[in-house]
Amino acid sequence: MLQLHDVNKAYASQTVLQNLSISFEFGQCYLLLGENGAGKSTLFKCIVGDEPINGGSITLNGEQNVADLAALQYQFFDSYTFLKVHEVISLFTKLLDQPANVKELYDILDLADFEKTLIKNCSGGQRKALSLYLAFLLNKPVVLLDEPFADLDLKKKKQLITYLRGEIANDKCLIIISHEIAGFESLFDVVCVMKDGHFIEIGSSKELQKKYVNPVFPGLEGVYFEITGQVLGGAVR
Ligand SMILES: Nc1ncnc2c1ncn2[C@@H]1O[C@H](COP(=O)(O)OP(=O)(O)OP(=O)(O)O)[C@@H](O)[C@H]1O
Repeated sequence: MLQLHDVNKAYASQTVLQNLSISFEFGQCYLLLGENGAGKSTLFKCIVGDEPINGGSITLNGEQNVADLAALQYQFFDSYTFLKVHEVISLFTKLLDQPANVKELYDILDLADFEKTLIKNCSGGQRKALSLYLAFLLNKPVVLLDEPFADLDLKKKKQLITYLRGEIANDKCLIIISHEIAGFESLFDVVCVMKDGHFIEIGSSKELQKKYVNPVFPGLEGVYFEITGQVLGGAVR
């Protein structure tokens, strides 16, 4: 279990995460929702150790070495700009002790079609595909995906959902930030809603859809708007 207890994070004088506590289980997929600037990406960076926390604790099965056991797919991939896609993949594969067998994902994401392209010349969707591939190549039990569906074409989105379901069935813990949720609802076991650096609601998709009974929009989008109170008289505030 990945456990966050009273986590605090500030950038200079700006507090971004406030006394944030939550447990993430293996074999489950979590959807992290919240408005722009709520602190979602910062939370991911703290989990993988890219950003130090200012208080609280982050542990995996009671141990502190979470950064070694979690992989993060960044929202925007802009590293290794003067390498080609296949060179970045070779580099990662050589550096890893036990890279995962991710041939299926390679095919789903059509990486062969642009493997000779320099990263700097890759489209947004191609960069997203590469960053997703690398996140799973790392072979970690916890995988954090920051807007995995944005920029991908419809075929890749559909096939990626099937792939992610397989990873959850293999007992991975997936935590996904996505502003795109319509059509993906069945993937998410638990929904966590953040506001101003802390959780204002956490519950299973089913529980929340029973609890919030006056959605203005269908599915989890309606639940989200009801939780955040951003809908007034049927219109988004
Ligand atoms: N490296 C940084 N230095 C200073 N402030 C930062 C840094 N990274 C993020 N912030 C600030 O922290 C706050 C939370 O940012 P974060 O990227 O975590 O939000 P988010 O919920 O992921 O937003 P979005 O949905 O827009 O991606 C924002 O106000 C942002 O400006």
